[in-house]
Amino acid sequence: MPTLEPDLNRLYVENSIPAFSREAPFSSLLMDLQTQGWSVQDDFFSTGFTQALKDEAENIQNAFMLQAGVGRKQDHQLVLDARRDYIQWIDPDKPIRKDFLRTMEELRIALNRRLFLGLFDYEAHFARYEKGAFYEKHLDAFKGESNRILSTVLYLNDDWQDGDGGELVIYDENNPDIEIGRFFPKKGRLAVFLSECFHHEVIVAKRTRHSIAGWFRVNNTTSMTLDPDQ
Ligand SMILES: O=C(O)CCC(=O)C(=O)O
Ligand SMILES: [Fe+2]
Repeated sequence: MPTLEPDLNRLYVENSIPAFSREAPFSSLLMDLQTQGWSVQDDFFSTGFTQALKDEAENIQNAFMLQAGVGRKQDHQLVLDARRDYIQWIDPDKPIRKDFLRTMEELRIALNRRLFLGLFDYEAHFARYEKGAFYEKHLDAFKGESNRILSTVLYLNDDWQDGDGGELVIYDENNPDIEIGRFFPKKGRLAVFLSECFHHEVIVAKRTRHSIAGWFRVNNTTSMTLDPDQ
């Protein structure tokens, strides 16, 4: 007998994201983004995938990383008082990097489907904070001046302890003097927040700290400018 009941299993499969480790962190991420505009989820991706990204991050030689600046392209300035991390932008030139970008592409589509954010693309870099490095309190985007909508940071460090520093601190969107969350950069943890709304900071790291920072962007192309500009 055919049934008119909706096939819940099928619905689930269509809306789920196989590359992600479990349904739970994804549902929590959506709920948090809807209700508060930021979210921190542990074990967001599968253990093997996260480990492969960690290995990749650790194996980049310093000589192939750039001292991170503030701003992009022609706006790029070295402001060493503001930040002291080294970065390498991620291109799909190795299988694990390609897999990461493909996974974030799936996340982009899922976020658009559920939250109607109109996200157009994603850019990301590996970041290495050596002992003593930090990133002072900042916003990733200024209202109306950037196409960055949603910031993501995936952490890649084993056994982060009290005293290792390097925490991500998130501040209240209405009062950036008020701290609302402080998180160890522990392996598998994914932080996501609205780029224009939440000031955040990386406390001085006492040991090497690896992460992948990225941004989902909208397309602000007009007849005068091509955007995103890459
Ligand atoms: O690594 C983090 O916890 C945050 C990094 C950050 O704020 C950035 O790269 O803009
Ligand atoms: Fe940031």
